[in-house]
Amino acid sequence: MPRPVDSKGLPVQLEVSGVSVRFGRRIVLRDVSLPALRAGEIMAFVGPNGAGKSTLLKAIAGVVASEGEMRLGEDDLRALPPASRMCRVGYMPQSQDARTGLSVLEAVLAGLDLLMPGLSRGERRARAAAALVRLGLEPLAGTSLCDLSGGQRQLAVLAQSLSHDPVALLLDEPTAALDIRHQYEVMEALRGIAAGGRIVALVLHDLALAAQWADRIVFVKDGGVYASGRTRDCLTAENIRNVFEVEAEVLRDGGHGVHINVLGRPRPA
Ligand SMILES: Nc1ncnc2c1ncn2[C@@H]1O[C@H](COP(=O)(O)OP(=O)(O)OP(=O)(O)O)[C@@H](O)[C@H]1O
Repeated sequence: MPRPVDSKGLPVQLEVSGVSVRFGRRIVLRDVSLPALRAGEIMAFVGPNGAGKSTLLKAIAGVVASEGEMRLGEDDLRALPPASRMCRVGYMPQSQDARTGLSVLEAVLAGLDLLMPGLSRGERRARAAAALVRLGLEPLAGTSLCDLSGGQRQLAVLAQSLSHDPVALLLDEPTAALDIRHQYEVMEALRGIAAGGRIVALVLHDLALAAQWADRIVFVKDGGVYASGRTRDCLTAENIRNVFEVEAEVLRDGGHGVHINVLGRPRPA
């Protein structure tokens, strides 16, 4: 996979600065700036329910209106026509609509038709097949989306999101419905995609998964960024307490394993 670089030969970065989102009169994201998301890295957004994580991904993907700056490499994302933006920034929403009668393969092909209309029939099929293989979905290629389990459907939508090989892949809780083997396989696939020079940003509720797989972590709280940094430095008991309002211990086993023990609500000072 060619590594996307800008005109100076530097790896492409996704830059988000001063982004705000309001729904009606309510401000849901306020002036959010992120550390640059670099090609090759996985960034995890964590935070309590309702903090604004999904809204942040939607703002970057262009699914909701926002203010602020968003650049991918040399492109101003706002200035891109919607189809180009969707092609460059892949987005997988938190909930998936399965009311279509399409099979898994047809759904992936339909996504490719929309985003890469210039592909030949052979290229489309090859890309779709590669996405299904990557996620172990070949046995379900002919199964209707309506007949899949929640986890299988999540994998099918993920296949759709990555089949067109976007420069940046934004995933909202991609492992939420998956068993531990599939969680591992999805995270391993995402690691491979990042290592191939793509940007991967995802919302995760499972802090241990974030600890194991994310290079960088962003704690989102009350519509803003509370803390961000290298996962090893930033995933601390103090940040967990201040963001989630629980006492926790973060136990590292010396390898990649991290255990988060939640001990209870913080004691009043
Ligand atoms: N379309 C909308 N209209 C009005 N308010 C919205 C809309 N979408 C989200 N919100 C509000 O914005 C806030 C942030 O929602 P968001 O879905 O981004 O949170 P989240 O951090 O992803 O939460 P969760 O972990 O529960 O998925 C919530 O208070 C939610 O009610």
